[in-house]
Amino acid sequence: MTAILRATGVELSYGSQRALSGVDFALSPGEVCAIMGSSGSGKSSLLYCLAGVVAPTRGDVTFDGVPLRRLGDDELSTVRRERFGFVFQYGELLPELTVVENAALPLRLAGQRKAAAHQAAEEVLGRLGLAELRQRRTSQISGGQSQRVAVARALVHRPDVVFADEPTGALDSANADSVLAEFLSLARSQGTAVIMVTHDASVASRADSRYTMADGALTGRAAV
Ligand SMILES: Nc1ncnc2c1ncn2[C@@H]1O[C@H](COP(=O)(O)OP(=O)(O)OP(=O)(O)O)[C@@H](O)[C@H]1O
Repeated sequence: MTAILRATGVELSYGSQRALSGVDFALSPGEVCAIMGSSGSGKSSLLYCLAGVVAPTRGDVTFDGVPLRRLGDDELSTVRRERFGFVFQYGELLPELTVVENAALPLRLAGQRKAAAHQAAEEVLGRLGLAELRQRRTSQISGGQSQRVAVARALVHRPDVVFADEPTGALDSANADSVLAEFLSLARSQGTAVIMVTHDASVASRADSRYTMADGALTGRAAV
C-alpha cells in the first residue's frame, strides 16, 4: 500500500546537537504505529519533523505524495490543521472554552459553521462517553475526561494522521487503558492513521507496528 507519510534519510540537528540521524520511516493509511525509546533518543524530534512542525536539517518528509519542504508556510499550516490531528500528554485544551467548543475547534478553524461543527463534535464526544459534559468548561473536568476531549479534538475533522506524544502519560493506569482503547478504536473506525510516542510497552502493544529510537536512529520495527 502507498504510504500516507514517509520519511527518507531524515536528519535533525539543534545547533551542534544531533537529534535525528538518517531516519527512514513509512506509515500506511489507517496504520497505528508506536515509537518507543529512552529519554533524549529523539522521539519527539521525529514526531515534530513528521508533522511538519520542524524542518529536517537533511532528508525529506512526504505526506500524501508531496514533500513537506515544497509547501509554503500557509499550505503547511493548512495540512497541519486539516489533515493532521494532535494529542499531547496534558491535553492542552483551552480552559475558557467548553468541552464541545474545544472538540469542535478544528472544524471551526476550517471554516465550518458553529451548528454543524458542534453537531459533529457532539457525535464524537458521545462515542467517548462525554455527551453529558459537553457544556462544561474544560477547567472543570478531570484529567481522564480532559484527555478524552483532546482525543475528540484530534479526530473530529477525520484527519489522515494523528500524532500523539505520550497520549496517556499523565493518567493512572486504569484511566490510561480505557482512554487509549477508546482513542484507537475511534481512529481505526474512521481510518485515521496514528503515530504514538510512548514509554509504556503496554501502550505500544496495542499498535500495528512498533519502532524503537536509539541515539537519533530508528532501530527496529515489528509489524503485528
Ligand atoms: N530545542 C532543542 N535545542 C537543543 N537540543 C534539543 C532541543 N530539543 C531536543 N534537544 C535534544 O535533542 C535530543 C532528542 O530530544 P527529543 O526531545 O527528541 O527526545 P525524546 O526521545 O522525545 O525524549 P523524552 O522521552 O525525554 O521526551 C536530546 O539530546 C535533546 O536534549
